[in-house]
Amino acid sequence: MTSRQMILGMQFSGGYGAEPGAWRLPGANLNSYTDMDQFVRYAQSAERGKVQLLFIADTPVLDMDLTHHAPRQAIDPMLLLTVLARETKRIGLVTTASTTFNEPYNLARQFKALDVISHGRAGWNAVTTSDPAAAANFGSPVPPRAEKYERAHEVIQIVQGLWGSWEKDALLLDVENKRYADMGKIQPVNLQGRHVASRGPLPIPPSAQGQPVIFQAGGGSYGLEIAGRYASGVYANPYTIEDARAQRQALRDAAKRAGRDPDEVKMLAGFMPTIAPSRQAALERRRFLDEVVDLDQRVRYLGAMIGLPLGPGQLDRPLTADQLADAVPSPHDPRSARALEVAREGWTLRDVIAHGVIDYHPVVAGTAADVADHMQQWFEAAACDGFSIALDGFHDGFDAFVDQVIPILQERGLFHKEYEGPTLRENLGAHEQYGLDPRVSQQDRS
Ligand SMILES: Cc1cc2nc3c(=O)[nH]c(=O)nc-3n(C[C@H](O)[C@H](O)[C@H](O)COP(=O)(O)O)c2cc1C
Repeated sequence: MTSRQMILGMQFSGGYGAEPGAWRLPGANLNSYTDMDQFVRYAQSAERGKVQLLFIADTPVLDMDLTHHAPRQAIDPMLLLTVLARETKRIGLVTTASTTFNEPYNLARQFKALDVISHGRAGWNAVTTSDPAAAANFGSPVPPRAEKYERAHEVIQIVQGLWGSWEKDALLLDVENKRYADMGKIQPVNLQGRHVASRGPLPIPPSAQGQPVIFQAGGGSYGLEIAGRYASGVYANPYTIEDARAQRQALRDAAKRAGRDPDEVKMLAGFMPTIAPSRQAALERRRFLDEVVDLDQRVRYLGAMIGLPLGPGQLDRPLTADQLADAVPSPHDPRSARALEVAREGWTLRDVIAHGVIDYHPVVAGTAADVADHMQQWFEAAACDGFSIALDGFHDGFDAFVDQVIPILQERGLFHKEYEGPTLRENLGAHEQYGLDPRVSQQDRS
């Protein structure tokens, strides 16, 4: 039994699953994109498994061709999480919102409202937004990176300032003395930055966890600094254990530089499991999902990954002995070594691709035990503090993960058997914070 246990977050996307072809899976509810009952069922399944949080990635743009693929984004993450807040009791509710294309007052108000509505289970993944098509929806280009991140610091600090604009005991509810609140404890914040400003206070009292938890995702050295200073959880996208360990160390160092304890920041590694009764069945499921994928383009990309000029004509054949002798993993794509390893096992190129070697997170297509083994290996190698799970298809994936994978992790002592408490902070092991972290604001004044 290990004492350190993993944090699990389940990703919610457009409603069908992480794979663009998930909407076609036999048994899937074709209306999942807009059917709130369906989302509630998935959230309740994850909560049955004691999963710490649900996470909705988001970019405010329709950035895909819907001819064959279902939408990647939720119709509106805040509204969806508000629905889920009413139908769940313990699971954390985290979504992305842009620091570039939102005003801090709106962010502070909406997330704190969600935090109060959910009794202390809200989290904000603060991202700067890098997609020009998303920027176009707000009538402006993506600002230069340095400016974008300067604004991000200001926005997060103002949001946290506003969250703290009611002291913890400001709400009196004293009927006898006719005092609803203590206005001496509800104060403006008067924060003025170069890009944004807010007077405050917010019209919202503290939640059961005080205020929402900050998350962060990606973004090189600028992103690391945001994570190190403000985040309790970080979404990362490593492909190998070595890569993950390096990312986690960089994150821990960034937290230390900000004057924080590195254990306060939990790195969740993205992971895409396909769970089936056998490896063969898992591969068949992924071949079906790949029917809506542009495989010609993927074969060419696979070729670039392993240094061979591959074309669609070879889709249903494995690499020849000569090709295998010439193949070299590309140093530019961290997925390449795994792609070549799978190709060396003699699979056809269609099946190499079905193993998920070109997906945006590491993929394990196999049994529940295969999935648990991968998670155990990464976790015990200190490659992450937990996982952000992107299930290929939700309609059967949530129950498969909860009923088959989680019991194995629990049996191995790797995952908790009960929620630590009613709030997201308690379940993440996130430190108490109300308003700005004094360690961070202290730094700003120096
Ligand atoms: C695991 C992971 C999850 C991400 N989730 C989102 C998201 O939900 N929305 C978004 O706009 N960007 C998301 N990003 C993108 C990053 O926030 C960041 O914008 C990107 O890494 C580019 O960095 P830049 O903003 O410095 O150009 C994510 C990145 C990673 C690695």
